[in-house]
Amino acid sequence: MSRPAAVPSLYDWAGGMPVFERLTSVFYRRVARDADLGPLFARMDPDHPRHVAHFIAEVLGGPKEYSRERGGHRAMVGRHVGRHLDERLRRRWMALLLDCAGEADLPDDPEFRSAFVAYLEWGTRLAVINSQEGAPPPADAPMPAWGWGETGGPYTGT
Ligand code: HEM
Repeated sequence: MSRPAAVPSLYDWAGGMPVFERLTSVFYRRVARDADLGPLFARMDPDHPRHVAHFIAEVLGGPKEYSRERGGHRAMVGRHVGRHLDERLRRRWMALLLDCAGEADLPDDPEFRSAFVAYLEWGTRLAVINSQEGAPPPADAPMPAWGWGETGGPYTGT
């Protein structure tokens, strides 16, 4: 498989911050109308969609805005503490976010989507674990950094 000399970050390949902000804006509009997820987010800050966009963008190689403005990974983990998320809610969150990825025009090539889904699968499972009663307090862990993984780089058509 031939690859470009410099492999772009997932963030750059997706199209940068406007794409992630569009994704979470579409997503949380749908969440508000969703019978399962709606009640969980009923009191969310109006800036929540933008904060989540910044978090995901940073993980995928974008600017460190979430770390600068919101306190990084530890702060994000802290926002899930005590929420008692379960597998049913996680699956709904995943399914809805992936529906919205199409609507928000994220790249749909196999390489990008494979890496993107892998991150979401990992991140949502951590969110469930961290939200349980008695979960250890959030550690000062570094921000996750997600790359192309086994696919090694963007779609080249071969
Ligand atoms: C990759 C997966 C996920 C990411 C990247 C993520 C990201 C975030 C971030 C960044 C915040 C804090 C926003 C802020 O700083 O204001 C947050 C809060 C929250 N997340 Fe997640 N999350 C994920 C998965 C989930 C899942 C699966 C659920 C539920 C099914 C969930 C439910 C919530 C709730 C209820 C809050 C608090 C909202 C509020 O302030 O009212 N998250 N999430």
